[in-house]
Amino acid sequence: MTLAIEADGLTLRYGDTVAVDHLSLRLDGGKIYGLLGRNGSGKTSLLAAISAFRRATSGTVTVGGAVPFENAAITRQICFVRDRVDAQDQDRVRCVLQLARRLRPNWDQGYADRLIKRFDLQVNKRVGALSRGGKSALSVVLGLASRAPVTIFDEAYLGMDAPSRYAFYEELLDDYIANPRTVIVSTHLIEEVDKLFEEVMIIDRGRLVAHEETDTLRSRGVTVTGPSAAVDRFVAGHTLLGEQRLGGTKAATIYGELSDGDRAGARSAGLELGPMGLQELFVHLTKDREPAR
Ligand SMILES: Nc1ncnc2c1ncn2[C@@H]1O[C@H](COP(=O)(O)OP(=O)(O)OP(=O)(O)O)[C@@H](O)[C@H]1O
Repeated sequence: MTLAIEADGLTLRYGDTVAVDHLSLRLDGGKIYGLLGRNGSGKTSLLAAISAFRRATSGTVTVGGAVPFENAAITRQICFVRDRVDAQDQDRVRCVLQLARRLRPNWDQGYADRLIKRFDLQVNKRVGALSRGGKSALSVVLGLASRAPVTIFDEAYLGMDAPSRYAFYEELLDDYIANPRTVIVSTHLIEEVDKLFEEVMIIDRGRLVAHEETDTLRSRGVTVTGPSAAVDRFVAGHTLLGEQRLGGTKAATIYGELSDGDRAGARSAGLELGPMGLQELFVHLTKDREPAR
């Protein structure tokens, strides 16, 4: 089942703080979406509205054409996990998993058991006694094994160490291919996960500043590599997003598409052109402010 997600003028306020600001978007579903944003940009608030954890202050959000808030038929289809587990500290991990098994119509116990082993999840511990990585592992098992038509990982795996995070990316991709569904992953570890995303949304101060297919976003800029002096000559007059130097070689990232003439000029100057990293674009689109606290 593919459920489209639509927000129209969605606004979420906490007192005077506007966390999501008249945001409109449409996700057709059946893809892995990346949601990128700096700290405090409104990622969790947006995802909480989609998952019916929070009611919109104004505007609307729908999942499969229906408003999810207080709508059990829809919320059953949505699994929202974050790096802290929505359970009491004194609950045993195995009880949290048993509850998910009862509540989640698509729960796959065999898959859950395999994930428990792979992530070394200690099911007899109480949730409050798990390490940060252990809490993330529990979230990841809940998110993956639920096989919910809409599965949302809100920085759920950030407490894990690098090998466990890569294991999670592998599991997510393999299971998504075997059981297609809508997955949204919010993160700021962009370079680790950008290959997973078919579409990327970038949110800044509660507003959507980009939403495109990942390859289209990447084509908005170019990385130019070659001898430093030739790179400097080539990038002069372009919007420079960043540069790295190694000995006499330099790689510079510029924003904006290149003309055929520019490309031919680069080739004859012995320069290599490659796609831009999402990280650089993200920094460029969201840099003009102090970080939120
Ligand atoms: N329960 C709350 N009460 C008051 N303000 C809140 C609450 N939750 C979030 N905010 C504020 O809303 C804004 C958006 O926060 P949100 O958690 O949605 O952003 P985020 O992008 O998920 O941030 P982070 O990456 O740091 O988790 C921030 O200014 C935050 O301080």
